[in-house]
Amino acid sequence: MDLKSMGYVRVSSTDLDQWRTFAGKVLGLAETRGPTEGNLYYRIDQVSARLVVVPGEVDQLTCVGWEVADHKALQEVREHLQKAGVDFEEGTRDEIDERRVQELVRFSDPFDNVFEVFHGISYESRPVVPPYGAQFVTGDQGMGHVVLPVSDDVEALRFYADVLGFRLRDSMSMPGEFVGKEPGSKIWLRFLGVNPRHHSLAFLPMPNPSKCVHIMLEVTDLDDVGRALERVRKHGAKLSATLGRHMNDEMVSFYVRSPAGFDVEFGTDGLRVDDGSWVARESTAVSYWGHDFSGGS
Ligand SMILES: Cc1ccc(O)c(O)c1CC[C@@H]1C(=O)CC[C@]2(C)C(=O)CC[C@@H]12
Ligand SMILES: [Fe+2]
Repeated sequence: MDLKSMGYVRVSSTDLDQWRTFAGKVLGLAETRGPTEGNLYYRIDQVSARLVVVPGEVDQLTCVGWEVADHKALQEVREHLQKAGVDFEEGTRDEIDERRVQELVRFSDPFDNVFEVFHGISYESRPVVPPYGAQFVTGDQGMGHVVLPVSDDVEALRFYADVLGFRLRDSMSMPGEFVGKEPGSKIWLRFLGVNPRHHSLAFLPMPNPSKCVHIMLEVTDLDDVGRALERVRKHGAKLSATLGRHMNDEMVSFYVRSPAGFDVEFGTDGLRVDDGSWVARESTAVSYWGHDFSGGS
């Protein structure tokens, strides 16, 4: 199964106005028009929409879309899922039109996180014009990364690596007490990739009602991270972690709480890795410096 990159994120929201302020004014994404009246669509590059917010009864991540090269690659995904005993469904005509892709299949991981695999997403001819002029790092590295909540780190690694073909790039342990397990036990965070981005998918063995720990968006310039940080303050958004540099992917980023309840990590200077030479490792710290998640306490 040959996933190329993280393609899009869809979110359900009880308060679209909050999302409009957050995505447009705080994150500085470019609002655009899309097929469905009432949804919010955001661009960060040539792709027609990377983030879509849909009015709903709940505030949570709905699904993440993963791109494959073409029809043949998607056919291989279907065959692979079938052999692995993973139930999947075909995207309906309406779903395909709404996402502006050629074809898609949908399935859930063992923890009810929803994956869509698609090919043929539409590109806009008009250049993207983000409101504060940031340039986002996408291309072969995809939209960014997502960290999903799971309840079993062993089963999660098996599913993402052995079934979906994500490659393990880094592991980090945390004390089990963190998630209410017995003292002395360990839980594992795993960071996995499918392209030169150090990780496109990571997981945290802790349930989360928003069905997402965070999504990460990367910009080309540190100044754009600094400017976004000022907009976080200006709009009174909650800073979940201060500016810092991660040990594993060397990204300089901060974390801000989205209206869905999960965080958005906003960073720059992430590591590009090469599968020919990269060796998986265990990182012994979250960050070289910064990233205070404690809320200043
Ligand atoms: C450790 C790490 C490396 C690279 C990343 O892009 C990244 O997001 C992280 C942090 C992962 C993780 C998190 O997102 C939720 C809160 C966590 C569990 C912490 O309290 C420390 C590590 C954090
Ligand atoms: Fe992250």
